[in-house]
Amino acid sequence: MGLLEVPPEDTNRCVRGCCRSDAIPLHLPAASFSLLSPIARGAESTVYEAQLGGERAAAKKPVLSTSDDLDKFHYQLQLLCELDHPGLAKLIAAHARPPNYLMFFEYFEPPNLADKIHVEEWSPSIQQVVTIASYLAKTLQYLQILGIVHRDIKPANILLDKDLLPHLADFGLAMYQKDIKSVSAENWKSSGKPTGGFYKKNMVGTLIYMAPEILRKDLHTEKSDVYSSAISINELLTGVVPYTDLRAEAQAHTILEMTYTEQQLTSAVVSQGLRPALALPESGSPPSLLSLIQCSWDSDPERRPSFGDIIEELNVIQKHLVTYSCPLSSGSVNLSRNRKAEVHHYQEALNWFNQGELLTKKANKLDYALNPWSSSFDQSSVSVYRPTLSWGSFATCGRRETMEDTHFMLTCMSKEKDVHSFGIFDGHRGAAAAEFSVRAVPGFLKQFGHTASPIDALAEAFVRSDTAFREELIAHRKSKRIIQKDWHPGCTAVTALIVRNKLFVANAGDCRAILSRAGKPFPVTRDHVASCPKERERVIKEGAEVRWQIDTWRVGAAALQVTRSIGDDDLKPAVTALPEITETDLTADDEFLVMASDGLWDVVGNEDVLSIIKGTVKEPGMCSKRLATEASARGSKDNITVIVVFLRPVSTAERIY
Ligand SMILES: Nc1ncnc2c1ncn2[C@@H]1O[C@H](COP(=O)(O)OP(=O)(O)OP(=O)(O)O)[C@@H](O)[C@H]1O
Ligand SMILES: [Mn+2]
Ligand SMILES: [Mn+2]
Repeated sequence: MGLLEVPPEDTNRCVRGCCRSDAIPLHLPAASFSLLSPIARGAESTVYEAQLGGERAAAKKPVLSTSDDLDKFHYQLQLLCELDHPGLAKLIAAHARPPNYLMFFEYFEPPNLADKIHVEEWSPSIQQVVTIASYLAKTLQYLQILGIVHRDIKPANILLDKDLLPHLADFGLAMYQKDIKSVSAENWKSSGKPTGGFYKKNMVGTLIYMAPEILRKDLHTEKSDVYSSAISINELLTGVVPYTDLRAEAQAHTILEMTYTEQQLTSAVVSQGLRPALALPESGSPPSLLSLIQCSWDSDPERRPSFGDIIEELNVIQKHLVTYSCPLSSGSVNLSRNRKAEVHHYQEALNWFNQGELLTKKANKLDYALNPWSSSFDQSSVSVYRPTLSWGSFATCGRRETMEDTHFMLTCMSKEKDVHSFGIFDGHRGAAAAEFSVRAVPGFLKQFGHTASPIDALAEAFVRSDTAFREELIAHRKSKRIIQKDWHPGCTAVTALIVRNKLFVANAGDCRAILSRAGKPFPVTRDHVASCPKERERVIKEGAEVRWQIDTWRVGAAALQVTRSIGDDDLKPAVTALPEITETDLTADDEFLVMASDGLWDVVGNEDVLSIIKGTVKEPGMCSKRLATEASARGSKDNITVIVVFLRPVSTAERIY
């Protein structure tokens, strides 16, 4: 940052004069910086990639709508000016005068730790986990010495450098311990009782990382940060968003009967001691690390170790790892994470995931994939509504013996970051078509992103995946890799493509996608089943037989209920792979998108899906799991896959109340 000059200290102040620094410029000349594309939009601020004095930086621009917000900005800036530690995302400059209120930080390439775990599905080695835990503890110890509590420790607020070392960010809720106390004293004095506002002020953070004492509305101490760190480190070990793992079910079942409403989760954490499922020893985690995590999330803050204790214990663990280099390779973690039953009635040697991937790899080599649809929308137009996305999924075999559903979440497809795609494939007569398509469809989307419109790209992706899959089957039949000759696997498919404020949904079969629009279900797909007269007519016209069998209308000798699909060689062309595609302009009325296989929709109606999400902790992975669990409880016998995409910022406050 050689180009940034720091004015003499007596002039280097914010507009109010309360923030001062001798190391960081606090009111930059307008020409010295420019904001590039947004990295993240939250309810309280937007973070941009920025140029500052010729170098890259991250600029955080808070939403300042009330004078309270302005006070908070100055408080945060004063606090940040005091900090200097390698484990932090360092503040390098600020603009603290009207009309621009900005804070500039050292830039870290995405992904943050949360995306690294859940989007990249990173399986770190135990060594890496211990290193991250240790750096984080040292950073928090530094803050503790300064009397500061962070109050929002979670993977999304931990940024990674190129050596995968953690840097703590987001001091939006950080406070000096002494100020937390004084707020409390003041409140007690004025009314004799803490007010609702006081509760709200003190109960901040992100619900699933919040310590029981915070949920009980007690004061935040550094031990509450110890708790949140333990939840985060366990998340890193397991790769599972807290409370969404199946193994927690047995414990949770009695307490919650799987109705994870916010209040029930809160009460289970506070009164029943519910915690996320601890990493299993089989994952290679040393028992000492697991017990450190357990101590750190003890209900009683006093019994939790201090950051000093944690650093010492992690040192011992680390030495042990190095000396014995015990079974801690990432390989063992990988194994336990991907334990997926794959029972096939064809020769095992064929990996349909790989076949689907290979198909589009060749073409994508040319780096087509870089910025699909970046030019198709007018970037300069400020008036265009921009949804703020967060997503999660849950997939379960349910009562079936085999899993024939697959899904993908291809987020941030473009450099501008507002192109995302999500898809679900529900296999029948085996998982082959679903496994093939889950790789082929997103591969084709990337490939066509430059030449075709979103609608054409979606249609092409479905049709080409279908043709390629069926050709592949024929080739393998000839080469005798498939023994069973009359085997015609297929899958239904739904794929959403969000390009800025436009939602495109392609559907073939009986998966379904709905929006929650101003609180009401707004279907964006139509079910393609033989019981739908229009579809039945079309199929008959195209030469297939449709008969009433057992309980409903079914197509051909195979007695298929769906009338569109990828695969199903024996029923082509009548059972077409051509999707029906809808285009929807997203507006501020659109709260979230739910996509799922028929395992959900068979037993949970559109209205119910919306009301279940409204009553669930606002975390998309948890919402997905909650829907799948509800479907199981209502007797769904099928595989169930759910993807939930929030389209509006879910503020920290909304996650609590
Ligand atoms: N210095 C940085 N370099 C790169 N990316 C950053 C940086 N700071 C923040 N980000 C990205 O922006 C996201 C949001 O940042 P931050 O948490 O500070 O904002 P926020 O508005 O307080 O978010 P929330 O309150 O929803 O957690 C981070 O999760 C991270 O992905
Ligand atoms: Mn954050
Ligand atoms: Mn924040």
